[in-house]
Amino acid sequence: MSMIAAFYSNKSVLITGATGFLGKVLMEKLFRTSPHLKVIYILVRPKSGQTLQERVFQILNSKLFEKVKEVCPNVHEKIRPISADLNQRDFAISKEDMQELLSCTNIIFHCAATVRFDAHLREAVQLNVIATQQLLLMASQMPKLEAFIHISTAFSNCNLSHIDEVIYPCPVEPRKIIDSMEWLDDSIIDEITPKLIGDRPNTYTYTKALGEMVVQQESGNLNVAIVRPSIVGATWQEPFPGWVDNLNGPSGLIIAAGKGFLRSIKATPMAVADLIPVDTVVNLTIAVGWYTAVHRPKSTLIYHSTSGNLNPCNWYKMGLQVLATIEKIPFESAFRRPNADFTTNNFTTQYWNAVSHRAPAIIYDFYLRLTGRKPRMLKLMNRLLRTISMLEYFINHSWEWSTNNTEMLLSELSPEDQRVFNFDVRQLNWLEYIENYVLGVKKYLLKEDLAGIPKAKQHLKRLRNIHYLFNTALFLIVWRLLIARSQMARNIWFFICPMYL
Ligand SMILES: CCCCCCCCCCCCCCCCCC(=O)SCCNC(=O)CCNC(=O)[C@H](O)C(C)(C)COP(=O)(O)OP(=O)(O)OC[C@H]1O[C@@H](n2cnc3c(N)ncnc32)[C@H](O)[C@@H]1OP(=O)(O)O
Ligand SMILES: NC(=O)C1=CN([C@@H]2O[C@H](COP(=O)(O)OP(=O)(O)OC[C@H]3O[C@@H](n4cnc5c(N)ncnc54)[C@H](OP(=O)(O)O)[C@@H]3O)[C@@H](O)[C@H]2O)C=CC1
Repeated sequence: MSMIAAFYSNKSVLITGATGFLGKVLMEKLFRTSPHLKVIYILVRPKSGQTLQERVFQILNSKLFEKVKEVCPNVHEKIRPISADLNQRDFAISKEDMQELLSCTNIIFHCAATVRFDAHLREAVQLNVIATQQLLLMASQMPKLEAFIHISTAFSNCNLSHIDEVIYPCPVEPRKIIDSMEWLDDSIIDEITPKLIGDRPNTYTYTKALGEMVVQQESGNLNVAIVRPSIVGATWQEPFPGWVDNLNGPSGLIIAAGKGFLRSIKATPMAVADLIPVDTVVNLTIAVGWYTAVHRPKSTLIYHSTSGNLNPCNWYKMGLQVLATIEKIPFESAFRRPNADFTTNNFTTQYWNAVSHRAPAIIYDFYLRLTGRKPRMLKLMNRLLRTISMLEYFINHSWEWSTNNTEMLLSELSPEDQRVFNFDVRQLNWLEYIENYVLGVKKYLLKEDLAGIPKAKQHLKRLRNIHYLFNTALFLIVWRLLIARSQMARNIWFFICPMYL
């Protein structure tokens, strides 16, 4: 019997960010391994015209939850959605709901965050810092609370190259930043943002670092732990391989490469690609919840959920495997044949952006205009290039994360728990994982049927023929222009193919 699964039986768990990528997998795993869990409270806001109930219904009826329904048929009775907006005072939770949360919650998993790299500092501080502070305050009023697990990111200190499982202070205290957000207007915040974030690349990593400081400073007597995942990717094993449902991290770029939009990217091929499967992060998080509640460590422990120091993979190997898989299992209706290269300096990056990205987009838009349709490809390409420019920092640096606490926790687990809540990334076979990831992107993100693969292959053949035709025509035009100007070129031309002239 798994000790961890038994621990969660009869417990009331509160999850923020349960509708997000990580939150959904966390909920799924908790229900599947601890079907006798009492209740999971989730703080949800209505979104995109959907009510809370509709959002929860959609999650429970997704493929991700198919296995759960077999093990825990009354799962819908055990999820208790609470209407909440983490940007509002007291999260805009009703008095009755708040009372229930305060009196019943045993474990909190705080996953909600804005993960956008371009979020305005005010917005990022509100969600990643102030909401964390408010949740800690709520937690301090929960008499039955056993553990508070905060999900941060391994990149919260990405301005350092070696990162230990400790909290590194930011120069300006979070309280001062929070106070200043109240009276500074947006234009002044815009001006001071670069100074505040310093050598971090964006407001996301900066505010996640501030969030950790808040956890350290304001957790009082609570039993707190922090989990820091690196780049979270599709599931490795559970509930099935390759599940992913958003474009963040590598997923969007896999689509862009597979559809032939992304043909080159500025990346350091030998830099470590520190991906971590979402189910690995979730298994560690659940184990951390158990360990923090049962063993009550004296200080706040931080756990790195990273792969680089135990089982490293680099961007070159990852890129090759992505392309090899796409060749076997192509995506439908590709714009160009998938073939992405890594560039290593700004000049070649700009050159290939012009030649391989913008020029084909302009030509395609011209074709759309000629056929009476609205041009759209250049706009799309420019957005893709903007996105890539924001991700570049993470594919051109390498970090070393120490994983002593994570390894310590693994050694504390019984063999059964090590199997059920496996977070030993040394067992991960990268080639197999990436293949399943690409297949998952095709199935669950693009919603493409595998029966369409022969048609997709035919489409790629057609694109290859167009590519050859286009290149031949271009070559002939250039030569034709050249021989009009150079005697030597003319002589060669007449010698090789006189019949064309
Ligand atoms: C050879 C091949 C090699 C392939 C493999 C290489 C893999 C490299 C992967 C590097 C990943 C590095 C990630 C580092 C993560 C740090 C970890 C964390 O803690 S943080 C957690 C991780 N956090 C993140 O990853 C957040 C990153 N994302 C953002 O911050 C924002 O989406 C944005 C600022 C980039 C764009 O904002 P904005 O324009 O206002 O609006 P929207 O947001 O609404 O999206 C607009 C358009 O962009 C599209 N799209 C979106 N994402 C991607 C993508 N990754 N990619 C491509 N496309 C993407 C989207 O489809 C849409 O298209 P369309 O509708 O126009 O056609
Ligand atoms: N994905 C990654 O690569 C990594 C993620 N992390 C961390 O993991 C955690 C989860 O990330 P991930 O699941 O990928 O992110 P998602 O963007 O998929 O999910 C974010 C969650 O936060 C919720 N949320 C955002 N704003 C509010 C609000 N105002 N009120 C209530 N809920 C809100 C979202 O709800 P809604 O559905 O309503 O928008 C959603 O459930 C974050 O803390 C992130 O920093 C760390 C490292 C890497």
